[in-house]
Amino acid sequence: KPRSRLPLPPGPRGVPVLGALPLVGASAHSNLARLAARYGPIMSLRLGSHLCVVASDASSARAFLKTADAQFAHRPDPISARDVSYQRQNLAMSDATPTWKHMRKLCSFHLLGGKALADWAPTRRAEYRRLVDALRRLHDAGQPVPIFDLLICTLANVVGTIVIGGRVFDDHGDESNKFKDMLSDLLTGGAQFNVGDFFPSIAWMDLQGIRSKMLGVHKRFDALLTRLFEEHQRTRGSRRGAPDFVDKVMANKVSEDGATISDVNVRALICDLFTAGTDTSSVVVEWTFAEMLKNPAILRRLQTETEAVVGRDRLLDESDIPKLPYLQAVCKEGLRLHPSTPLMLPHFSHEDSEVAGFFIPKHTRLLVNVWAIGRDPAVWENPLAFDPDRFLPGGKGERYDPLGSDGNFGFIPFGAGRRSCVGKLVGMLFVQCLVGTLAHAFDWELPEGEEEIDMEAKPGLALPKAVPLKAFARPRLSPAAYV
Ligand code: HEM
Repeated sequence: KPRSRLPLPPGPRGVPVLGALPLVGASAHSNLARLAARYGPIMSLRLGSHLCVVASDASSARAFLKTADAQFAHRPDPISARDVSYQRQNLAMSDATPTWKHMRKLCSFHLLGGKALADWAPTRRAEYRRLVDALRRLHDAGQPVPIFDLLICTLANVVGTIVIGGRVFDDHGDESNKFKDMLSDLLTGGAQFNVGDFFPSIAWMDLQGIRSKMLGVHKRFDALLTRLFEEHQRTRGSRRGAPDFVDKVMANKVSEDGATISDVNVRALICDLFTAGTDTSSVVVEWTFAEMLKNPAILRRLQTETEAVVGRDRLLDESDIPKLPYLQAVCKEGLRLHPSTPLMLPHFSHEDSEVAGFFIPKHTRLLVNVWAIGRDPAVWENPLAFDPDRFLPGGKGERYDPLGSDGNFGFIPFGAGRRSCVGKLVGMLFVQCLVGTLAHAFDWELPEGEEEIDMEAKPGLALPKAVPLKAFARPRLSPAAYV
């Protein structure tokens, strides 16, 4: 039984009424890292009427995500997420209920686990090829590539095809840009520290306008999902014998132990897959490219490696990745410095607990600062440098695995424990294949006069570049490779 006479973790006192809320600010991940340097790797902050603990190094992440994983496997109920999560009936914001467990199991079994992934490799290949075609067309038209926009369009089409049986956008353009803007609004609004969350009695005032903004995002998302869903129902007959993911979920709504997935759960789950499945990987690929354009020698070394293994007469394929150690190291370094969700998603406990000698009362929020963990100078030499060599044999990062098989919690861009990213295998594949394909198939050049890349991040649930990267891409393989 947790001993309530143990101390709470140390932390800043903040100001009367608001507590530490003003110290957190918009760039919560970096402000919290700064506070952790002063108060320690496990810190507690009173935010209005709520208590929040923050874990900022590997051993504190282990204490919460391994030792106390079951207690902290729930999610809080932030006002900003209520509408977009269909009142928390989705996978990402639900408490760890039997329905959540069943949805996660169906995702792993029918969509995101190793065997299921192999089944939809042709879809990924076809969309990567379309992306390469789009880049060639931009080259022929003498235009720079808006990397992030094209990645979102590509991944939304991959997710659309495998989840709900159809591509979402014909091509990159107005429609896909609207989708990207919806994602951006959702991920920015979803992470704002909302005064109403910490002062429930004045939540109805919606002082920062977050609730109404998120309701607008939800309505736009729901309109898109309704269109896709109706189309899906209309074309049910054409998929007999070849069901997509939604067909499989509909056919397995009740689990062996009786947990039931409702139609609203299905819709909310599709929404999760579109949001979590597109933005996260695109953010990492865009940052990795920005780092490589700042360090052209790294890009050239990657091109040399991919050319030696893949040649010049075809595009890179997922099956090449195990033979490309430098590509793997570049992507790990991108994930270390630029994890797409710097504070993961918030966790929540419904019971008192004792963690690492501290008392943590029930109804405490937990944030794990994976951004700070990836830059911890006690673990990473010269942590701010983009240096893929650290992950190669003999490098200090050699034993670190972003997917968590190393078990040391020093590099956890996908989180860890029972709430860790359910799409981590495919997330890693997206990043590796997209970085590899774009580096192998094109030479890259920044627009004249824009050689200084702005490396500021736009704060939010995800951490994209504040100024989107644009660069000219010139085909570098033999024409046969692009046919
Ligand atoms: C580079 C790519 C990705 C990164 C870095 C990433 C990272 C994360 C992180 C940090 C979490 C929260 C873990 C926690 O709160 O403990 C998460 C959750 C989640 N991710 Fe990912 N993710 C990526 C790609 C994907 C993809 C491709 C999908 C699906 C197609 C996906 C689906 C999800 C879902 C559904 C959750 C919620 C899981 C739950 O609450 O049980 N992610 N991801």
